[in-house]
Amino acid sequence: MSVVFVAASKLPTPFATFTMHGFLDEASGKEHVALTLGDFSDGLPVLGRLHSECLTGDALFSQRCDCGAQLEAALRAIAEEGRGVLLYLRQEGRGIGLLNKIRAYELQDAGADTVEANERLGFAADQRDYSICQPMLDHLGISAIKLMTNNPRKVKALEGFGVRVAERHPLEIRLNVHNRKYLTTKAGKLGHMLGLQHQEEAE
Ligand SMILES: Nc1nc2c(ncn2[C@@H]2O[C@H](COP(=O)(O)OP(=O)(O)OP(=O)(O)O)[C@@H](O)[C@H]2O)c(=O)[nH]1
Ligand SMILES: [Zn+2]
Repeated sequence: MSVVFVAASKLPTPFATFTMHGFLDEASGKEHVALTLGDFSDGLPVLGRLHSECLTGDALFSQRCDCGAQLEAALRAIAEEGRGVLLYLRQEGRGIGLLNKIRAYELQDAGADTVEANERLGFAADQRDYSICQPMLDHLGISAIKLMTNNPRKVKALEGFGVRVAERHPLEIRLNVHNRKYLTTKAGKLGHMLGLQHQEEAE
């Protein structure tokens, strides 16, 4: 595997002061980050999140998706636990890149759902490869995770390379008028485990 550790520093945030570990994927040139809090030497499962880059949601306050809210909720949960890891993976747009994601949004503005838009552009619905996580987790000494996700593919991928998923913690974000179609498509076509019915009924 071509992912190598480069450097680590402190990263103070409103939630906690994390340690930020930088990694380089020498094959793709992509730069990935892990934020950690606490000590993992006891080998017990670590509260963790694999977060795929979403410039629009994570940094530009987009309400089209749940990414920004999930990132914040995950960092808060790790801070509350006093121990955990967030891998910030540079797989923008489920692996198709920012400009193709904007192309996909353009098709969605004209009526396509998130999966149809990817397919019309010639991509699979989800092009992410989580194998980059293995050397990062190895480097951090993490072999068991309490994973914050609604995405069954992430659980499968981790278990596929020998990381034990001891628990799955849902990370559900409220529906709004902009993200409703996106989230219901994730549940319907991408297999995400979301309790959207309850929210629809409660409204
Ligand atoms: N192609 C495409 N990518 C999108 C769209 N909306 C969001 N994304 C990307 O989807 C990814 C979301 O990743 P994650 O936050 O890891 O979430 P997830 O796979 O939905 O799973 P969870 O762990 O349950 O949140 C990011 O890379 C976003 O850039 C879209 O409409 N089209
Ligand atoms: Zn997003």
